[in-house]
Amino acid sequence: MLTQISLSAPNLALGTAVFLVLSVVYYLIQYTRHELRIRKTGGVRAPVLAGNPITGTLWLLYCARAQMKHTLTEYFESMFSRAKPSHFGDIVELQVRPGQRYLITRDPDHIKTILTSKFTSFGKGQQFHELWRPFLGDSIFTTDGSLWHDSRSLIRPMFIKDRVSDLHTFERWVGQDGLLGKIAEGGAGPVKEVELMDLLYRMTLDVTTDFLLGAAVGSLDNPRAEFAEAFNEVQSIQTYLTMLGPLESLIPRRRYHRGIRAIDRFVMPYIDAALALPHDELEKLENSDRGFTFLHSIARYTRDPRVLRDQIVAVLLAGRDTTAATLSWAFLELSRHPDAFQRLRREVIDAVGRSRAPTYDDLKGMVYLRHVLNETLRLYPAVPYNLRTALEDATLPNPAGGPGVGVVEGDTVVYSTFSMQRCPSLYPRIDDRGEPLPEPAVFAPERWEVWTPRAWNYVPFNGGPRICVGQNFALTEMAYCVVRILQKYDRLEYCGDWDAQYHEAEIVGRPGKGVRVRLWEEHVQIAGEEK
Ligand code: HEM
Repeated sequence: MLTQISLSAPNLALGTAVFLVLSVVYYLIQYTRHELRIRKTGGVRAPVLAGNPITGTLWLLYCARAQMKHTLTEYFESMFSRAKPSHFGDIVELQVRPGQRYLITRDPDHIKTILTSKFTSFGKGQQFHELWRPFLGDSIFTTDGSLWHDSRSLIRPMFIKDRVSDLHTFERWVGQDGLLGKIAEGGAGPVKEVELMDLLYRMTLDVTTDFLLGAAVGSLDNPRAEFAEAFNEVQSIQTYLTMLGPLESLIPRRRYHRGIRAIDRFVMPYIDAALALPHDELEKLENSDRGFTFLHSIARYTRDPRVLRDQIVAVLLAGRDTTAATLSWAFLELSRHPDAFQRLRREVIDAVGRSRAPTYDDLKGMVYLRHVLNETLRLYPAVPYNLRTALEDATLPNPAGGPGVGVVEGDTVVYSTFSMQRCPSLYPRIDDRGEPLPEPAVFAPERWEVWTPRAWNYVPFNGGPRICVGQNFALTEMAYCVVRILQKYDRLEYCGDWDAQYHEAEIVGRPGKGVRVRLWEEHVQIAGEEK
């Protein structure tokens, strides 16, 4: 009898109608409460591109599609152009439902606000922490407040100048037995053809694992190493999980968890070995010239294998792809700009000749090299899109004056340094001498001789308390690699199809079509100097 009543058509229709009405009422109440809360911040809404679950979800799906079709850059730009004219700077809003709102910005004042002046109001947030926990646990990368602060204190000592200026690890993996050796295998004669991006990713994996654990994966020799493959796969899946936000549960997790197990299989034996060392042995290692690793450094302060594992994998994630991708873009652009390549090479040869390993001071003294790396990071900041969660109600400033954009606890602020650093409105037309400056979209290291970006218009390493802890390590590693390659090769040519090339944005943005190049070994023999 009961079954008959519940399944009869009129009852079903009535039940559905009641459910829909209640849902709409519930939604309207939530919406109004959220709206009131925004007003209470003293701020207003940014231009709204989507304001309900249907359009909001559609925008998120478009975003996932753009990611798959490698058109995320265009998608991102289109959001700002649709919202114009706006008084709030470059910011738009997508609201899926109250309590699930995305503010998307490329405005320097907003980025500065979330990273510095209102640092404690914005953080990675609980949702990000949970989403990333299987991969990076409670590490520096995923936490806020005291957990983050403790991680930062644990990690920072390994990045002081004295440690970074020891270039032996770089030479081991960049020199003749490493990257240079692999490039040399790219042909029998003086012209070598190689997929440089692939080699750079393998080299930075070896450098970073060596620095962290004292033992490299050996990825230059064995590109198919289980760890390397697992690490790449887990990162890729994690990007989709992050981008899809509320729809992340749609993504299957089997390969993700399998990859994490493979990562642990590689890392844990080193951690167990470090933990087996008595404390005084660790102290002795610290004072010796060699053999003291990042793992030893943090094992002096914690004996918890899980904490060690999480910090190691987080620094590996932060340090490996970022440098490889930046170097890939640098070589791609240098192949497109032979004049810049030749000028850089002259600087390298004048400073260190054709064979001597550069010192830390040599690298820091090469001004044009610094400009090339700055220019690469301006056009291709390694972390092109980033996000913060509002940990409490706040406002983002309005560049035109007047009320700012109200942000409510739980809102996500997505910011793009990639988009900001290319934004024409942030560039003067003329340089400090009154001469025209190159267009912002053009790779021109020379601009750095006559132009200094305004504060917060150029932040590839972020800024504020969470500024990249490995910045100096990264700049030294990249400079070392560029110098070593240019000492040996005097011409560089891209072999790929320029028109097919694109910016592939996962967590880190890299050239989507790789960087297949030809490199010409120099012929000349300079008296008194080895080639
Ligand atoms: C071109 C190279 C690099 C770039 C452009 C870069 C950029 C960044 C950015 C933008 C962040 C902020 C992420 C966030 O808070 O959401 C960051 C954080 C971080 N980076 Fe780098 N990075 C680079 C290389 C490195 C290297 C080589 C290491 C270490 C070996 C490293 C270690 C870290 C760590 C540990 C953090 C987390 C800092 C914190 O949350 O307090 N990075 N990096």
